[in-house]
Amino acid sequence: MAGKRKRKNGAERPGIHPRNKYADNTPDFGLLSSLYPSFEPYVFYSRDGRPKIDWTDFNATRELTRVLLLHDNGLNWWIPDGQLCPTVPNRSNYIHWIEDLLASDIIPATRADGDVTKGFDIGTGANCIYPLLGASILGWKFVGSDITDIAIEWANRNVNSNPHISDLIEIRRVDAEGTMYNVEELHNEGRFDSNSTNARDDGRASTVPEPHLGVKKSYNGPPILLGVVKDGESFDFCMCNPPFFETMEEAGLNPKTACGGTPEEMVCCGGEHAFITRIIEDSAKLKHTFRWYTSMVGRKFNLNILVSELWNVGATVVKTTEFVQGRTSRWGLAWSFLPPSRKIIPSHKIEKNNLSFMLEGLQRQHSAFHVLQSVESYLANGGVSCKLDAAAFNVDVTASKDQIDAIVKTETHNKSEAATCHHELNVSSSSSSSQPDALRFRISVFQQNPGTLLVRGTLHERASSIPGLFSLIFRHLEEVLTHKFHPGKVLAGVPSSNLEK
Ligand SMILES: C[S@@+](CC[C@H](N)C(=O)[O-])C[C@H]1O[C@@H](n2cnc3c(N)ncnc32)[C@H](O)[C@@H]1O
Repeated sequence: MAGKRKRKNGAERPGIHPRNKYADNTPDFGLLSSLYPSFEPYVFYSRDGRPKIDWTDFNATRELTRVLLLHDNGLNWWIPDGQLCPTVPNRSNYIHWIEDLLASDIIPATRADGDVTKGFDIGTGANCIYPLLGASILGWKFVGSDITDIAIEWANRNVNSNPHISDLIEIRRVDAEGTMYNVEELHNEGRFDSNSTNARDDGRASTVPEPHLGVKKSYNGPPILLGVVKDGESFDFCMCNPPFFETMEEAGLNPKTACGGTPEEMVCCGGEHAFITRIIEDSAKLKHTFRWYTSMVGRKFNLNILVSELWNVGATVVKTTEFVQGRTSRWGLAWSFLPPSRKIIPSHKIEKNNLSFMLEGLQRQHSAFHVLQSVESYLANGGVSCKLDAAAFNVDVTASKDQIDAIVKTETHNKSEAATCHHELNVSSSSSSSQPDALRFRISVFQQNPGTLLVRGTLHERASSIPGLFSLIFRHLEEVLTHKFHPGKVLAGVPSSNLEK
């Protein structure tokens, strides 16, 4: 598990956190089965004599988590059938990343010296994994919130089964009904972009059709931080493993593991983007109540959008990291509203001028030229000015901030809407080339070998008022082209309608 692994493009993949207990020693299933008879039935031996478990068996993964928490952390733990079962090494990485953030002097400590570090775990779940790990490994205090009866009941059970740390952890039920109206009122005082959330008469969020953009889904669930954090409270950090998905079908896409997970745990309206956007909105209200706000993000596409949202609401520092978990990657997003102790050059200000990705597994009928045409039609449908040079295999692009925002935010366009947008946005596109603050870049496509293309973006002129915009649109393009040309690889929910002609 330790060490760095290579990606296909040769870059190193981040490995397990060096302070993670499992960085140098992966769990020894043979040893654990000899020590814990309840684990033994789940362990079998492969031909080369290595002990294994069946990762698609929920009972096996739950028993592994139970024995690891007991053996390595002295924790008593259990969850009922079907609840989300955490993997200890993966969850520990997030804890150690927060430890790094707190130890760095980027944002100075706000609470008095000697105060025990205090965190807020949004959606602690029945498994209560982050408070249990944070309290047992690092002695941190926690408030763990949740909305479901089963999560509250089992999180409390898990805390009370560990009297040595139970004083450090408070499980807090989110009052879904009582606070909703006030929270929505706060959000509609005019502080936030009313494109994303409007209050109806009953105070609940509604989805608001945006001009030219179709319908953008916003979070309409119970309060998350605002209305849950009490007056006068302050925290060193918050953390969150959000409901990543919009539907259970999306959530069940990985048949290789059986980690359980009920709809309440896995799904929310608008998926992780909407959920984390609400955390961002709450944080912009609560500001210095937390030294660091953090969340896990499941899709890189969302990470890029969320980073932009954070700069828009005035975060002073934004940091990201990648957690590699077996074959999947997750990302960590952290931000603050406190003044940094030293001058930070935000990563968007040192934006790279060259970005690239590989498009693999292309079918024979799809040539580099088809990909180039798709790039052109995708951007042109968003009203952006494009010039395709078929001989040189590139497209020169000039775009305004509004046009790129519109492309990135578009979620659902049916064909007739797309046609209307095309027309309307093309009207504005004619002015984009004369706009002084425009983004100019070139997309080139190179054949690497049969079925594999390299797509490269080269930034020619950066729009001064639009930090991070080039990488945002380029990553979006990556997702859209992957969706079209290598659909097996796509993550659900990626907008593709602009390509469907
Ligand atoms: C993906 S699970 C994470 C559980 C656990 N923290 C983990 O990492 O395994 C998301 C959790 O968020 C909870 N949740 C959903 N909306 C919430 C809200 N508004 N406030 C607090 N918890 C919420 C769900 O009930 C669920 O337990």
